[in-house]
Amino acid sequence: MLTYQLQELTVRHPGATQQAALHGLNLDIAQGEQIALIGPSGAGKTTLLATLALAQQPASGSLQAFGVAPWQLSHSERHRLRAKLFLAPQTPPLPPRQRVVTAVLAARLPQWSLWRALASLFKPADPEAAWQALARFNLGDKLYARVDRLSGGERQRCALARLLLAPAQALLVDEPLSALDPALSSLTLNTLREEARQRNATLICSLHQVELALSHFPRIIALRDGRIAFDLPREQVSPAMIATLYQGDSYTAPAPVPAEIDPMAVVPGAGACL
Ligand SMILES: Nc1ncnc2c1ncn2[C@@H]1O[C@H](COP(=O)(O)OP(=O)(O)OP(=O)(O)O)[C@@H](O)[C@H]1O
Repeated sequence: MLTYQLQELTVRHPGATQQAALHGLNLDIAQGEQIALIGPSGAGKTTLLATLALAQQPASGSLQAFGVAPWQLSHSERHRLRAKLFLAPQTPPLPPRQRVVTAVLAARLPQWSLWRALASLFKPADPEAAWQALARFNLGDKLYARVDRLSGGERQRCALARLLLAPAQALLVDEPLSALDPALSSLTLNTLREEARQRNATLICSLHQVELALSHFPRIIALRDGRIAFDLPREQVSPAMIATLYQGDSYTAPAPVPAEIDPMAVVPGAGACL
């Protein structure tokens, strides 16, 4: 079963009169696939994720999500279809004065009655579930912290904890690692992948960290200038393809470090306290 089928899909941002943000995309994405979206800044990764989340209407071409054409549905039918999708945006819109527990439990709002939702604002309905979701991102100790007192990386992980509580079948995640250190980056990708695997959800994650994309995701879709530069199993992605993808961009591929060499041992003075 396909989660998404795109045929000659073109997307324009409202008000952007010149170039389309995405041009003539063709993609089949099967249920349960785990995909990294890579490409230079402005390539169209966020636009593609927003389109797949049904937040952005295509200008032309065809989009099918879960076997239906969402933009031919009524507004309320499309709204119901959106419950099967979860988009974690690059900058999570978390209400600043809210506590983390309430922000995380908000993922369950679509499943709750109005009464239960209102009551949860005063007394969180299921703090244990929120704590468990946060703990999987190493953030359990912030359960009752205020959202505006979190660091950038903590806010990102708080938003991802919401994803764990939403019963979606397609998990769309936009640059989840921009404020995270290397250890938390790996933990975050492993948690997302494990969650997607357990519920057989499709996971599509945009990443600027090409090495992490290649080490964590079996399928790599590369965008450049709103077009698919390549769409391949990671084993077929070569350093030359990555270099061409980012040509003219500020990205430079790091030299590979042989696994048996400890990088701290070969850089003079590395690890010293200054
Ligand atoms: N709201 C908007 N209105 C008009 N044009 C937009 C809007 N958002 C994005 N664009 C344009 O659409 C193109 C694709 O942008 P998009 O944000 O999808 O790229 P991206 O690959 O996610 O970039 P980044 O890695 O910097 O987040 C860019 O040319 C961008 O300038």
